Amino acid sequence: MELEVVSKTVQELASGEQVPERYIQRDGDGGFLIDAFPIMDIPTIDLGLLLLNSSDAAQQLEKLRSALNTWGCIQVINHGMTPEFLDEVREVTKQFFQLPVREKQKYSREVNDIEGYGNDMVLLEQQKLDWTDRLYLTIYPEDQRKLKFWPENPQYFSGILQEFTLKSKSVSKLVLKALARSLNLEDNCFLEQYGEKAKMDARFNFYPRSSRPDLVLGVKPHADGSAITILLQDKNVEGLQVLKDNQWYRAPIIPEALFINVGDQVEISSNGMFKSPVHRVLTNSERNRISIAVFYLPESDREIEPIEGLVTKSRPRLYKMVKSYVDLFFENYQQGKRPIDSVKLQV
Ligand SMILES: O=C(O)CCC(=O)C(=O)O
Ligand SMILES: [Fe+2]
Repeated sequence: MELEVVSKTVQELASGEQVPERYIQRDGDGGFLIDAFPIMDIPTIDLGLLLLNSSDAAQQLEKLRSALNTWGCIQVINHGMTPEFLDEVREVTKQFFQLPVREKQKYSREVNDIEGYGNDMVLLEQQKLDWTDRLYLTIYPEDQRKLKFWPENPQYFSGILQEFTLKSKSVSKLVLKALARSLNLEDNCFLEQYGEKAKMDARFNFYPRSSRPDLVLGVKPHADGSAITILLQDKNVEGLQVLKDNQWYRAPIIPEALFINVGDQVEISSNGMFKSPVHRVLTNSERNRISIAVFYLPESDREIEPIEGLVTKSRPRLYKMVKSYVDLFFENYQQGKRPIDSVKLQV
């Protein structure tokens, strides 16, 4: 498989007026202009309350359960990262993408590999390309890090990413416990299925402004292959949209919050009680946008399947057992297919 080489970064293309054909993704619904879409109505959950034994906690858990059952996403506050720290994470991300292309290319990913700096992976000849450049890094467990891809410039990048990793891990574990509790299951049932050495990957996304935001997409519609995803959004520039009942909704910006969405593997483990939402990113004609996504991924040899207590007579099992879901994910993803459809059982 030697389909790659996309010759220019999107950042370089963005300085020209012409949008290359391969980036045009119009889908016939009148283009991708942000203002045409309603804002979504999802709760902001206080993570500090979630696992207490109080009536406030019960109320937050019910909000969480209900939002993840319908939208598949929430925003969370009181997550252990200060607004100043979140700004630092955003700032080192911006500084990295502001480096000259040559400097960033020191961290370039290799052909058909995901880790490192680069643009959309090309898996299919006719594939449309996303209007984004990325830096993709495995951040946990530490012995799986490939430090040659970790930027040395800006100087504080690695230190801040280390702190962000540890804090994101705590948030992920807490949320996965809360998911279980909200379904009256034993707190650790998701975590035990995913394993003690569950992996975390970070994707730093840079969406240059585009001369034709009506024609290009920052990220084409997809659902995440993770168990859950924590997303730190740009503080000033909107772009993320979530699909619900065939309608696209805009994700609002709450600067101090983290946006969390269910990935396909929690949808499978929860036997569909939690939905992995389809989402996409629009671009903007005036401003660049950044975001940082952290994917919480089960250990690759784990058997992921609906948790016992969630399969009942009235709620039959909806998904097959999967292993190494991420591999299956990429086979389907660039063809515009939903990977999770390939593991659904007929009921
Ligand atoms: O940039 C965003 O808001 C979302 C990015 C995303 O969906 C992803 O990296 O999987
Ligand atoms: Fe995503």
